[in-house]
Amino acid sequence: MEVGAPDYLAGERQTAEFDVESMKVTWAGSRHALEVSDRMARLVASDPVFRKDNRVMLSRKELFKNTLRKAAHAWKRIVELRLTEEEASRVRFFVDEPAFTDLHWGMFVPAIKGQGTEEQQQKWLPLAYKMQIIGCYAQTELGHGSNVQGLETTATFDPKTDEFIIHSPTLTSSKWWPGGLGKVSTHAVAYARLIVDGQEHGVHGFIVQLRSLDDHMPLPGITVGDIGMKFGSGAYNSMDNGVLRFDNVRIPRDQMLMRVLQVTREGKVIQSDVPRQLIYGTMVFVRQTIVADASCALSRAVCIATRYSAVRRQFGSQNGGPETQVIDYKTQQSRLFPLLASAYAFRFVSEWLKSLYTDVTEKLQRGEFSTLPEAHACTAGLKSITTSATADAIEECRKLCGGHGYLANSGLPELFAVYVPACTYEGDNTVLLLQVARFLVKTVSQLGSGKVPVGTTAYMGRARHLIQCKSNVQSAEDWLNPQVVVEAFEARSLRMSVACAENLAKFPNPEEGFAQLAADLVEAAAAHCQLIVVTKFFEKLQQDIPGKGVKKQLQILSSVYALYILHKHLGDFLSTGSITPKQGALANDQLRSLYSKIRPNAVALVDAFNYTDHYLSSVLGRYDGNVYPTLYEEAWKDPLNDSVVPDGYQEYIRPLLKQQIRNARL
Ligand SMILES: CCCCCCCC/C=C\CCCCCCC/C=C/C(=O)SCCNC(=O)CCNC(=O)[C@H](O)C(C)(C)COP(=O)(O)OP(=O)(O)OC[C@H]1O[C@@H](n2cnc3c(N)ncnc32)[C@H](O)[C@@H]1OP(=O)(O)O
Ligand SMILES: Cc1cc2nc3c(=O)[nH]c(=O)nc-3n(C[C@H](O)[C@H](O)[C@H](O)COP(=O)(O)OP(=O)(O)OC[C@H]3O[C@@H](n4cnc5c(N)ncnc54)[C@H](O)[C@@H]3O)c2cc1C
Repeated sequence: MEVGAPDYLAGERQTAEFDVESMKVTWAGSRHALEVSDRMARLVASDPVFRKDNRVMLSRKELFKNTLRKAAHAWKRIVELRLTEEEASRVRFFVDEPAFTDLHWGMFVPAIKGQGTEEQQQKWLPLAYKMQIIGCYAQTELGHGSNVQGLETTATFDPKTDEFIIHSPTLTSSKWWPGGLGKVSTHAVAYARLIVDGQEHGVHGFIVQLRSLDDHMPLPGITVGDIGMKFGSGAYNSMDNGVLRFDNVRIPRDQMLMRVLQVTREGKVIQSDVPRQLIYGTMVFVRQTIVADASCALSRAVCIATRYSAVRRQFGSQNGGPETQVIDYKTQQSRLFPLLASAYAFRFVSEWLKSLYTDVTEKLQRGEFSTLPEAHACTAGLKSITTSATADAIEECRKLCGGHGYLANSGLPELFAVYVPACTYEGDNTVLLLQVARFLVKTVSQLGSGKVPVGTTAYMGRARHLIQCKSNVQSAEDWLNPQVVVEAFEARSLRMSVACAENLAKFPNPEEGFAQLAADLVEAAAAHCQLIVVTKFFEKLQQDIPGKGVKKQLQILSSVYALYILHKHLGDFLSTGSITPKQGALANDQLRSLYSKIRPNAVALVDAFNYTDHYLSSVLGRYDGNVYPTLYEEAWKDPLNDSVVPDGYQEYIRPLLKQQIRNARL
């Protein structure tokens, strides 16, 4: 905010009962992370190349070119200022525009790191790190996305020339969707069925050069282009999601990523001791980052809706006094505050997931693979529930802002359009929950065998207790006890998984059973993932959290998150007998009282996200709350208002009016 400018939300900030600066540190993860984030936010906001207020007005071509300009400029600044990886990734975050660089750094590089041999990494990574080659992740095809084993592109080994022949045998085998592919990437990690000596060996990744490094023209045998406009006007259209066909394209044998499986010069296929699933490792990495992204997108929407709800007034004027701030309506609070709590919940679960991922990656380096299934289940499940909740929440925030939320300059339509594909990419959310369900059913089926469940399924080891325990909640206050809440969530989750396992056992063919019970399995998986989020929020509170009143606020938010989920899924809790209807009603009583505790802190709680006005790009979410004059000014900047009489008047409006006059005279 400019020095000396009026702060229309000052009153809201004064009622805060905690130290906002300390909360900023907790949200950012550390003082260092906050400092880096703050510095990079300002760097981006002060650079005119990174302006974004005109984004929705640009044509696709202009938007795309502008994105190329921003990406090139960002890279120039990263190199000039010798930014660290952490700083560079914050620059990307604040530039706030999907671009080919996301796939280059986020998937192409990790694919080579995770699936390439040491030699392959040494050859390709330095080129990629300097952006002397630009890569994408070309897995999905026109005919298959979720079913990776169903991909049709082939990679046939030719022992005569020591090459693989990459080929698209059908229309449906055309690569379709990869970001960065359409117009920019020079290389791809392309996934194809490996065929050696007429035998198939599953899907593997191959580094394929697509375009000339001299003139950017597609290489012989490559047909490549953009797949067309996507949802929304600006949004994800800054990305060149592409189509790609291979016509018998030859690549050297050593361009197959060979950490999992090797093909020798003689055409021998050697399986290493690394599990096949590591071929899916890049997706695990990205799913984990997507959970952190969910907390960012959600907190951004909530920040806009909260500030605006404090500015906006409707009804309730007494004796000519001001009307009621809409944030004071209990309905507004019951729609908004759970989303605020969810933003914090997703933030902390993403921190935990990152540490789980780092731990598993270190173990994989040492040849320990036992924790891979859990890492897969956690990343898939949390990616699924956090992105679905966030997409719904952004739309709810738009509605919470009434009519003005529908204006592009509220920032919410664009945020929704750019965010919502997260429910589909990196694995459709339902498909991913079915993966979690497989893991849970497997865990349940092994309970009798003496195998002790660990990690996020450790609670299943107490199945005997959880299957019959009764919640001892007697008052609304009891619901503030984390142990009580966790036990109710554990009982619900375990009972849902056990019920699925019991029903599955009734089918002679387990796969048929899995297909028939899929809807129940998805619900059981979601219940397990919600338990993880609740538990990790409570565990966060066991840590030392400095700053006046900060822990107290987080305690309130953790209870709101848990009781909101309980209220929303009350049917599950009741049908599994995890709680009684009376206890469900007490949880709701507690929730209402918690909303009143959040109310004086609401604006300060969103200030703690430390978002600049540039990043928020929302008139409604401005830090200073100066909404109405800005909305008014912005309206006049619309190109339609460049002229008082619109273009088209002479051709289309005037004749109409004249015709009416003539008709009236008749
Ligand atoms: C300097 C500048 C800095 C700038 C920094 C910028 C940084 C940016 C960083 C990040 C940004 C990233 C941006 C991302 C943008 C998104 C773009 C989108 C990309 C994509 O969408 S890529 C394509 C994604 N596709 C999918 O997700 C497909 C989903 N399908 C699958 O995953 C699988 O096919 C499947 C799991 C659904 C089924 O597979 P399959 O048939 O083989 O498996 P099953 O028979 O069911 O299971 C077999 C067995 O394997 C286990 N399994 C499955 N998956 C995994 C896994 N991933 N890991 C480990 N194990 C796995 C499964 O549980 C089974 O186990 P069991 O046999 O039961 O034990
Ligand atoms: C913006 C965007 C960017 C992308 N970027 C990339 C990229 O960079 N690289 C890349 O390779 N891919 C990319 N993709 C593709 C993406 O990964 C896939 O679209 C995604 O994995 C979903 O697969 P699908 O399209 O085949 O959906 P489908 O599987 O066809 O889903 C259609 C419907 O069928 C349901 N369904 C499918 N299978 C099952 C099942 N077994 N049981 C129950 N229901 C089922 C789904 O729930 C869904 O409702 C991108 C997609 C988008 C939208």
